[in-house]
Amino acid sequence: MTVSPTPSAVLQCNGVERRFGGLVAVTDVDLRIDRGEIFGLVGPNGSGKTTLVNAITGFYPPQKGRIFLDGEDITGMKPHLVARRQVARTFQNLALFNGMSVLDNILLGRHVHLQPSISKTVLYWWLGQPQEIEHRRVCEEIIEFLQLQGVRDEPVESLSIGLKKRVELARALVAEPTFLILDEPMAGMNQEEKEYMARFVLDARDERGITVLLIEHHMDVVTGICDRIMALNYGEVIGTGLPRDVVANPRVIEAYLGKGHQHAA
Ligand SMILES: Nc1ncnc2c1ncn2[C@@H]1O[C@H](COP(=O)(O)OP(=O)(O)OP(=O)(O)O)[C@@H](O)[C@H]1O
Repeated sequence: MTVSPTPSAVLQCNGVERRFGGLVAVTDVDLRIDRGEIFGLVGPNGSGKTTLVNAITGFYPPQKGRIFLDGEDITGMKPHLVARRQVARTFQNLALFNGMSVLDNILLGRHVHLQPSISKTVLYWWLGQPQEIEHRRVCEEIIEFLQLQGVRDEPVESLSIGLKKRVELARALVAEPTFLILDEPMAGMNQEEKEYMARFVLDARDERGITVLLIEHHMDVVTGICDRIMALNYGEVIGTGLPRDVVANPRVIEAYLGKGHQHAA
């Protein structure tokens, strides 16, 4: 059967499946995220959230189904080519470079905009310098946006977890994405840090027009800032819709929100 993308969708997945050997990590996932949405992806540990993101971003291409970005079929596309289509992501585990300053870590996020060439290197002052000035301008703008001015020159390893996660968000934002994927950006944070991060995610959408896919276990945040959410369990979709409807869905309550499920705070 031929599947075609919905025009308003930034991201669309049709029947996506990814297996690892005999393990079906995600199966039959249909997903549509519209422009300007903050879309939450929830589910117990091991339910397939990161695998779905890895399928979208090209790290683990799906074995079945199609993935469309802005109407273009990106199924199986290499990660660097997906990144060039203005998709940025943060990772579940912190991926910052210790020994480097906050500013230098953030500057690394500009790599998708680097256009290295021998002529630009040789003729740096004429050709390369304007590019570098632009990279620094964007970084300074994002540092101000995320209120990181006070720590911009600090070594990244000296920061609290809340600030480290904010540096990761900054590194993703300097790539100037139109679609941002955040994998547990609030993990390990205290209440105040969570509230700051939630505010920054809302501002990224409201002020910068970025569409967001948010994986998060903190259900207070998910229900507070997401327009719609999807719940996975054992790789299958068990509910999609408005947050209030999905959290009231008996399958979701049983799989994820009921007693004894450690992460559904
Ligand atoms: N590279 C891999 N090789 C083998 N199995 C994998 C791989 N990546 C994920 N899996 C398996 O796929 C299933 C889904 O894992 P995944 O990390 O996507 O879940 P998750 O919902 O993101 O979990 P968590 O909330 O703990 O991050 C798990 O059973 C996991 O062990």
